[in-house]
Formats: sequence, C-alpha cells, structure tokens
Amino acid sequence: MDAPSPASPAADDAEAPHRSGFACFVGRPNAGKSTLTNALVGTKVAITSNRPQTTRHTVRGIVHRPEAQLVLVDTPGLHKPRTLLGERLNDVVRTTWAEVDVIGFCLPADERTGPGDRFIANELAGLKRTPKVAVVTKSDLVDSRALAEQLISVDRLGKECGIEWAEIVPVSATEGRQVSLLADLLAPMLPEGPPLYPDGDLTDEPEQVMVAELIREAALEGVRDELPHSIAVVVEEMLPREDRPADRPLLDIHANIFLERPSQKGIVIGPKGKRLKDVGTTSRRHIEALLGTPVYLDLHVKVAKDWQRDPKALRRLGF
Ligand SMILES: Nc1nc2c(ncn2[C@@H]2O[C@H](COP(=O)(O)OP(=O)(O)OP(=O)(O)O)[C@@H](O)[C@H]2O)c(=O)[nH]1
Repeated sequence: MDAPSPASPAADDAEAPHRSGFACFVGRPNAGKSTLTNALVGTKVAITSNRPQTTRHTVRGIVHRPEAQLVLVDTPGLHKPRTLLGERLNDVVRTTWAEVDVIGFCLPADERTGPGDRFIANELAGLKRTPKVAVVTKSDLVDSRALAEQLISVDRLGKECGIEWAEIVPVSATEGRQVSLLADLLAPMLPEGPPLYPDGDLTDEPEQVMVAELIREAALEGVRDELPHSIAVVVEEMLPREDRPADRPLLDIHANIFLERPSQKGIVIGPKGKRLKDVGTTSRRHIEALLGTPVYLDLHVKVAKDWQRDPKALRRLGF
C-alpha cells in the first residue's frame, strides 16, 4: 500500500487529483464505530446495538465525494480471546488494520480513556506507516469543557503510546455533528486513484450477509449479555416468488438462527413464540428497507452444539 501523499491545497479544485482508498474505525466495544460508519455513508449498513461486540462481519460502507471515494471497513472489536471464534475475530481485526490507508480510532467523549484504549493504542503504534486519526465520538453527551479535557487526554494517550495523531476530531454521529468534516479530513489521506466502486454503490457486502446481520441484530435485541456470541444467522435461500405480477414482487427469504445450546432456545423463541415473531417482524421491516422489495421471511431456530469452539461448524457458518 502506498504511503499517502499530503493533499495539495490547490487553489483550483478541478486540479486536485481524485483519491480513493480504505479506512477503518477501531475502538473499544460500544465506542460508536458502527453508528459513525452509518452516519458517514448515510444509510444503515453496519449493525448497531447498545451491547458490545455485535459487529462480526467486515461490512463496508462507501462514501462518494466529487474529489474522493472512501471505502469504510467496519471491524469487530478487538478483545481478550476466550474461544476460537474470539481468536479469529482478533485476527480479522489485525489483518484489516494492516490493509487500510487510514485508521480512525474511536474514543467515546463520555468515558475516560482506560486500559482498553491503551491496549488498542499500543497495537496501533506498531503500524508505523498508516496515518491514524483520533475520533472522539458521542460529543453530544458531554459539555464543551469535558470535551476539551477528553481531547487533551486523547492527545496524551497518543504521546504515551508513541502514536502521532494525524488529526484529533470530535464528532457526534447521532446528531450529525462534524461527520462531514471527518470525511473531509480523511479524504486527503487516501492515495491518488480513480473510484474503486461505481457511483451509487453503498456496500459490496453480499446481500445475504447483510440480511443475516439484520436478523442477528433483531434477535439480539433485549437478550442477556452472554448471548451475543452464541447467535449466528445463516441465510439459506433468497428467491423471488414465482407467479407474482411484475408490480407486486415478493422475495422469499429462508434463514436459520443458530444457537449453541438447547437451553438458549427459550430465550430467543420466547413464550408461545412471541419473541421470535417480533424478531421476524423487526428484521423483515429492515430487510425490506434495505432491498426495496416486499419480503416473506421464514425463520428457524436451530442448535449447533458449541459452534464457537468447533472449526468445522465455524466454517459452515461462514467464519
Ligand atoms: N449519544 C450518542 N450515542 C451514540 C453516538 N454514536 C453511537 N452511540 C450509541 O452508542 C452505542 C454503541 O454504538 P455502536 O455504533 O454500536 O458501537 P460500536 O463501536 O460499533 O460497537 P461494537 O459493534 O460493539 O464494537 C449505541 O447505543 C449507539 O446508539 C453518538 O454520536 N451520540
């Protein structure tokens, strides 16, 4: 990967070269990475939730600008691995870091920088050539004084860990504050080059994976903290229903929700199947919004015993 050359502050914008490349947001679980990705791209592509470590697949969002195309790669959080899946997730994170043109390190404005941030910062410090931008997220949750203190503390964290921040930017993804400025700052750090994706593309993630993520997100709503890593969703089939008039299409989607243990079934299905029904209704709404077509969603809950620890099961589930 080429080292990015600094943007030339050309007086005539038409003279400025087009730039394109990859960026990823890193940070502790819940730091606001997915929400920021969505805010930059302007549509729901990465799943968000108020529980940590829900982002599993590498979902890309694409920011189109006249002068640059920024491809956002959304990674899962780096965390202490306890299972084979945990280790694989961390490998995915590190591989992604090494491949992007710029890294945005997300640190929430409303939480003090701590050992979790330091762990990530130390890992980042090892990537000498990649520019790193510190993004202080959730700026709407604190007053200006607390925000200033956080910016200073992030600056200090960089110095202590041997990182020279290319920028330190406060943003609020939910309020849309400084989100566009962040894109402006990231763009000049990309290498010169033509757009990597056609105009209008928001993501190159296969539709089935995004659909599976939307179902997983709905299935995780309101369940116990231990459950997130025990749920995997596989879309078995997505087919347009035959014999439908052209103006009333229907897409049939069959998906399986995999759990690790039979005891988890009750949690996901709920009394008289009510929870599962809600999961279906919620995710169908999101899938229809994503794909722009009415959907018939057929969901099944299955147990794949200890799938997190079983390499064969992991492969079957797409890891
Ligand atoms: N008030 C406020 N809340 C935010 C903002 N950005 C994210 N959040 C909330 O913070 C929580 C975590 O956000 P995510 O975007 O899912 O965080 P993440 O870093 O992707 O989390 P993982 O997938 O667990 O790594 C969610 O409840 C968001 O709604 C923000 O700018 N302002």
